[in-house]
Amino acid sequence: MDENTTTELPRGVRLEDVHGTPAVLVEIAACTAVIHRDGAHLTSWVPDGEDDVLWTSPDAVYAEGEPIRGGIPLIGPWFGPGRDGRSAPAHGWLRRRRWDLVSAERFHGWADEDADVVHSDSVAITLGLVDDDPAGDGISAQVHFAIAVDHLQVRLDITAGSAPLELEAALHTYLSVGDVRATRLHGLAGARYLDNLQDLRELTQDGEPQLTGPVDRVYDVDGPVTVHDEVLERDIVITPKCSTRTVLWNPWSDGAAHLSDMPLDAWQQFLCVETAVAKDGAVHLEPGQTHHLQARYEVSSR
Ligand SMILES: O=P(O)(O)OC[C@H]1O[C@H](O)[C@H](O)[C@@H](O)[C@@H]1O
Repeated sequence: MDENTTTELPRGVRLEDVHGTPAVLVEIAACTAVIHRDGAHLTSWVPDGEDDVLWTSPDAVYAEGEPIRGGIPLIGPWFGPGRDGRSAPAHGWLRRRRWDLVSAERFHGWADEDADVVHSDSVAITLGLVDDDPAGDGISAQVHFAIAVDHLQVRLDITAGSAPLELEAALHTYLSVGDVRATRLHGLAGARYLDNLQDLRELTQDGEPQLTGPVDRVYDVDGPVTVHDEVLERDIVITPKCSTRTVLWNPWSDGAAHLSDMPLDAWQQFLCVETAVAKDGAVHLEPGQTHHLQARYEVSSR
């Protein structure tokens, strides 16, 4: 299914150009969302009654082949410069491809009165990438988004082609925060991490990390992480599945000054908490084998 599709999309889902490039728009009472086909890149998820949970740069570049600054960049099949330290482009090619829309489904909410649970309306969207591996090894990928008012779930499936693969991948999520300096974290205390600002020096996290300067760390953490936002007065819980690492990144003022696709002060408005298989947490895939990297995001206002 692509932009020329004649297949009917469910009500609340439509294809439209956003910033001049093709996107899938979700507009249901429960939430709105925007997924660009370039990079299969979710740039916005606004649950009803909330501010956008994702931060996307007002200076982001939208063009085929260009990564978008913000939202959820899909990183792979390598992370940063890769395990060999010289793979290019940085963070792999998944985010530089135009993905095809594979399916879009709408699920209507229902109340499970016995269990006293209300399931809200949701949309499930899948995009795929085939025959796009520049190395010719036939690596393919699919991403599944489940989008609702109370959660967003993203699952990136990467399948090795004809050769074995040491896979690195990440959901490089830019969470929107009121002020990163007034943000507290929970879930990283005591973990071993590699500090990318100190040549990947191995360190142990003493207490929870304090956000007082640039951070670029690969934590040996595969469990839930909570971001407490003292300005927007809300908490975002990220629950990973089939990950091995959690990457924490914010360039702060000096780092942001080198990034042409974000305003100078914009580093204050986001925190990247990335669900990953990266560095010494890469996973080995035999030809044809698939890895499912997943994160669930839940937001609650206080
Ligand atoms: O600017 P990008 O290529 O999107 O990368 C942004 C950042 O991504 C990750 O978090 C890496 O750990 C950082 O080293 C990198 O600077």
